[in-house]
Amino acid sequence: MATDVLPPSAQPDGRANGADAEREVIISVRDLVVGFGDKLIMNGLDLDVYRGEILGFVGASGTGKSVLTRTILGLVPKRRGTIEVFGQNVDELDGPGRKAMERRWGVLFQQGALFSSLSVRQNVQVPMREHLKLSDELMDELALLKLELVGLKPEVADRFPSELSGGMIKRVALARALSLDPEIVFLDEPTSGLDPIGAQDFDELISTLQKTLGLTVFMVTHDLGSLYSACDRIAALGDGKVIAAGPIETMLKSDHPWLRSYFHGERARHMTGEAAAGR
Ligand SMILES: Nc1ncnc2c1ncn2[C@@H]1O[C@H](COP(=O)(O)OP(=O)(O)OP(=O)(O)O)[C@@H](O)[C@H]1O
Repeated sequence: MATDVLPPSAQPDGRANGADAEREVIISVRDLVVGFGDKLIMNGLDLDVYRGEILGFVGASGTGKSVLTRTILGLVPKRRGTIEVFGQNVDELDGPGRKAMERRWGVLFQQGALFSSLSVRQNVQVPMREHLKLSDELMDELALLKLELVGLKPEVADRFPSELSGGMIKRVALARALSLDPEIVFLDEPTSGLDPIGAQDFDELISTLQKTLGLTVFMVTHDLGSLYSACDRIAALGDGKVIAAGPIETMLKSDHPWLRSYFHGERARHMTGEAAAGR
């Protein structure tokens, strides 16, 4: 990794430095070690996520992007290290503290992960039922508002996931992630399975929501289009660590072999052609 190509504000291992040190860090991960059996997935990983940014998280398949997301969310145990979210060490939270934190983030898991036996309205209301005590009428109104926010018409509310297109499933899953007006949303490959137009529309929706709601977005993605068009910053995972972090220009200048082939390979050249043509 050629650190000399990084601007002063970019730190190869993902920690705040230079100009970025002035920004509010909303997620701070330090010296994280996560493993399954004798296989280490994270090995001393550091990462900062700033309030209000869209951070794209990339890395070869199987490097641990989903595992990192799930570890931050407290769904995978860590062996070592600290994770602070909103300035609070997640290990030091008691039950109510943990619940309060969960209300401040929303999650869109890979494949959308809607409950197939629940209608769209009921899916969007799942976090409300878990965290809030509201009347059914109010929850119905809120569900329609969330659907409108992600560009879906009210009549979609009574459909079931099997009656939706892939793009609509992603939008419903996003509406559910936004159900409790979170400050951060975690999106795990939100555009996978969408055609390029659908993916572009989704990226635009994320960018609009980030601007209008002041959201912070942590987005695991393989989609070069999303990295170019939606992300403010990118962090790349490799060998259990963040191998580079910074804006797209930093990634493009990196000498790291994986980053070179990812950002300058055949698919990337095709992509840059598409970007020049609108995506
Ligand atoms: N619960 C688990 N038990 C054992 N191994 C696991 C578990 N969860 C994930 N892994 C392993 O951890 C590694 C990282 O998986 P992860 O899903 O985070 O990769 P990823 O970078 O998100 O991949 P992709 O881009 O293909 O989605 C993989 O080798 C996976 O098999």
